[in-house]
Amino acid sequence: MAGPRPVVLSGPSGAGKSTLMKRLLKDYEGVFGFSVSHTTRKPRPGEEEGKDYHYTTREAMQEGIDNGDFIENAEFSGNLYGTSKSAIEDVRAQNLICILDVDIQGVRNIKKTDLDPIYISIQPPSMEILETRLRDRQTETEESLQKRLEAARQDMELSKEPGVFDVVIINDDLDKAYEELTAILIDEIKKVQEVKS
Ligand SMILES: Nc1ncnc2c1ncn2[C@@H]1O[C@H](COP(=O)(O)OP(=O)(O)OP(=O)(O)O)[C@@H](O)[C@H]1O
Ligand SMILES: Nc1nc2c(ncn2[C@@H]2O[C@H](COP(=O)(O)O)[C@@H](O)[C@H]2O)c(=O)[nH]1
Repeated sequence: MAGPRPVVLSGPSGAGKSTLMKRLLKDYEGVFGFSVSHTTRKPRPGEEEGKDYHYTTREAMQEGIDNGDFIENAEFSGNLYGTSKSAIEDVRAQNLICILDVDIQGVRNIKKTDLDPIYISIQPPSMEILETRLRDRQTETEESLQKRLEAARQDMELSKEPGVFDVVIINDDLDKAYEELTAILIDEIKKVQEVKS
């Protein structure tokens, strides 16, 4: 595929992927575009259809998966999530760096495609801090929180496997983590800025 290299952000739920990504999208407007995933989970307060996710039903999503509309999909914490081919095409048609926010299953499945992204794992400093962040976010029931913490334990182990990620960023201090992220992406950012100038 031609154009700038996409970026996959992964890591446990609550590690800070969306926080870092939103800052990137704001600071580098016209450089990055978010690949809007589909999900069967309900929208959280403040989330918008078509901006944060495409909210759908399990039946409709399964039909799309069966039709080959998705490059990857995964079951996470009792819901289906997936990246549609058109979500990526929409961003790439605008010559933007496509950012995907996916779980570890998504990483493994994207590796089987020809997308060739930069793989970045965002990790929390510890399980204790992750739990505090997830609880403070107030988006989960106790049941979904426990499921996310269990998935996080597995994610934190898998992210240590050599070769899975190009870079692992520990999101302790937010500003430092953001600096690390922009430093990794600066060459791709410059390429897009040069084309647009
Ligand atoms: N470095 C940080 N220090 C303290 N709090 C943080 C830091 N980074 C993110 N947070 C907070 O932690 C919470 C989880 O962050 P965020 O929602 O970005 O995680 P996420 O990885 O995108 O989670 P999910 O995968 O569930 O969408 C948010 O309330 C956010 O404000
Ligand atoms: N494999 C995929 N994982 C995805 C996708 N979109 C989001 N996610 C991951 O799901 C969890 C939970 O997200 P939340 O918004 O409910 O907190 C998180 O790890 C995301 O990275 C996707 O399209 N495919």
